[in-house]
Amino acid sequence: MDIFKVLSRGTKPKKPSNATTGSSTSKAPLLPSAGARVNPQFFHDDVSGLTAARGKKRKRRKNAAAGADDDETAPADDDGDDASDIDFFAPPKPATTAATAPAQDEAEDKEQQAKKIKARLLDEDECRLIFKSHRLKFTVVAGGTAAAEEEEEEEPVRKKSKKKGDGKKDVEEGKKKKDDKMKQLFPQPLNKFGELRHIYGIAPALADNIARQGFRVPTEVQMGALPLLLRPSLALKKVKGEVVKVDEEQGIDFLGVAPTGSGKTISFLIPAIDRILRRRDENTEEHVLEAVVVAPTRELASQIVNEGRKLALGTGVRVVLMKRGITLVAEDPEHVEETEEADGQDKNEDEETEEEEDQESDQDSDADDKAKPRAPRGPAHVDILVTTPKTLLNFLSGEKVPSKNPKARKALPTVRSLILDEADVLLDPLFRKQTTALWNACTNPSLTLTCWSATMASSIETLITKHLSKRATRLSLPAPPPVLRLVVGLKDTAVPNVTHKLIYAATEQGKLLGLRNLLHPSGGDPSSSPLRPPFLVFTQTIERAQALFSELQYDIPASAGGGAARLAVLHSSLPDAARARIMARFRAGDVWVLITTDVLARGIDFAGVNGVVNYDVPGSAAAYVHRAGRTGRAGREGGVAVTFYTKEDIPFVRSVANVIAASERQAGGAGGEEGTVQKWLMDALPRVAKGDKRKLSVRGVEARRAGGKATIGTKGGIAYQH
Ligand SMILES: Nc1ncnc2c1ncn2[C@@H]1O[C@H](COP(=O)(O)OP(=O)(O)OP(=O)(O)O)[C@@H](O)[C@H]1O
Repeated sequence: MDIFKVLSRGTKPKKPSNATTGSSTSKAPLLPSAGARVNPQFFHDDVSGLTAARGKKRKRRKNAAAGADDDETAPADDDGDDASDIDFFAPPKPATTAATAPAQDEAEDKEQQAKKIKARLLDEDECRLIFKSHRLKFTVVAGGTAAAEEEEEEEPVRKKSKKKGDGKKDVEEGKKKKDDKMKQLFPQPLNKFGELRHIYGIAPALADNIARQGFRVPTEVQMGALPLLLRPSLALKKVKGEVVKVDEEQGIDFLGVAPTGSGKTISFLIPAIDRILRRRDENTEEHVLEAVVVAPTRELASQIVNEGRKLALGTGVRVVLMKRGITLVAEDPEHVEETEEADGQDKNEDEETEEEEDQESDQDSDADDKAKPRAPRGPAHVDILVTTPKTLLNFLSGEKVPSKNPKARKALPTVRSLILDEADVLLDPLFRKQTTALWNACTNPSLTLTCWSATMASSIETLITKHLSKRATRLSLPAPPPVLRLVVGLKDTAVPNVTHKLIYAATEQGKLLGLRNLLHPSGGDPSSSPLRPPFLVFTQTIERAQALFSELQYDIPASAGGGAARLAVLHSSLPDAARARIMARFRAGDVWVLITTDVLARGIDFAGVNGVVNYDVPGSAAAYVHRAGRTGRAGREGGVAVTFYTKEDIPFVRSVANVIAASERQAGGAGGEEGTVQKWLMDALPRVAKGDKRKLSVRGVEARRAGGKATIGTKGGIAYQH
């Protein structure tokens, strides 16, 4: 019996999950997400006036860009205004022209070039329409008093006014909307990758590397972030009214919140490489550590290094993964004056210690530290360093005997760009002390901070703005300019291009039965499963991942390769080399089912993952978003996220159900009564107090942490799907 079909009974066939692509899923509702990439953009709403504005732009360009007809560098389809147009990179101008031109010609060329660029910029209204169509929202996070703080305060006000029923709610909401509107910015969007070269002037080698990777259409986050991060004053040129003052050299502090798999990585790597190339003296081969990218896990850090190296090919920019034994050029300790302890962020340090240790062991283990000591080497040649917080902090604190005294840490005065990937987790109590310590070690007055994630709590935004102000005071710098925030999508965090399934499995045994039926629905080859391999299975703890791995060893028949070949488990207690081997086997398609913990929940990009199984329910809405977001990446269709829950998990389910409903709404589906989570279920699910939520997110289901329920076994069971 195909239990999955039984579980699926009554579930209406899904509409194509990515409303933007228009491709049909009617023949095979669960297409492998490894299929052809259709369009990496999530949103393409029909906004009235957009076509007219585009027509206007075309006309304006013809008139305005008198010199444009002699622009041999312009893409052939430059007048085609649809962002989804194929974008061919035009060949750069022959080098000989520039090399042999006399100085006067060069100056004229520059002037002509500036005119042409200006003619290509869109009016603010045109930008507004494009932003609306792609659901991009830029806001200024007011310096010091972050908009986030307002948001945080808004909730109690709303509740209070509801109780009183005095209409205050509407007033507050109206005021908030007005404020939001006032703070919204409409800078230049990136319509085509070719504009990076022709308008924003990135180096030809960098442009070639982007083209070589086959990126044709910029994703929403790239549309919004790249112009502003590359050339802020140009991007803001057509913004009317009171504009944020930006120093082109200095750059801006920036928060980017965009769905999983939407291309945030190159959104921060391209500006980082460009900045180095612009500053670099052409005649020098010298490498100066200019940018530090921080990621929560080693797997993510090495993935970023790979991406960075592909983009930096032939540019001379060196992207390096921070490892034990690497020496960096750093300043001696007395330059780091104050640290995170002075920020008053760690009041509950004692309470958090145990939790931190628990989770830390699953994010960035010490397994590697048992490796043989390496001989000290001279300073590494690095331009962009990618690191986990702990690895870099160990170096700054003195690797042999890491000092716990913050004043004994070295500083990194040459770093001008600090990039926090998965910033919300890096600034969550789990990593906060380490991350802020690294931030404090970057003492360059021109440091810019960019933070990226698919989820960003308002408390994290507040923390960022407060820390920026405190840093400025500490280093006697002028007050920091406002942080700009880009949000892609609707207000609710969601995974819009994935099909979500929520299954009540009553007991542990029910979950196991459910998973077995995903593995081999007809008792045979897993490739006939409705959830086609490869897929990821998430558990709550390392112990449970190991237990599930053992339990499923014989579930994959020899004819399909057997458990030893097709099944693997990855967690942070494994040594680095083993982790890397498993990642490579999974990426190569040799491993079909990878059992893991939240160590792989964030940022990891396996293009061909067809699905995610939450064998243990995730601890929070954000955790669900990141786990589910391992599939359906870069606009690929057919990704499925299956979540099992038992009666112990009931307190967790509401936040997961909310994300599922929001995802279906954002994908253009009905959500609610028509969606995966029906109203009766939503009404029945308990609301959880804020404090309990925090505990749930850190600890998970308490009973599953130790004792009998930490293990996994068989014996009867039943599962129902919603
Ligand atoms: N413009 C584009 N067109 C097509 N593919 C793209 C584009 N930009 C990025 N990609 C690809 O999309 C995939 C996901 O990108 P990336 O890992 O940067 O996503 P992300 O937004 O950081 O996701 P997460 O929040 O999960 O970390 C990668 O394989 C990347 O190569």
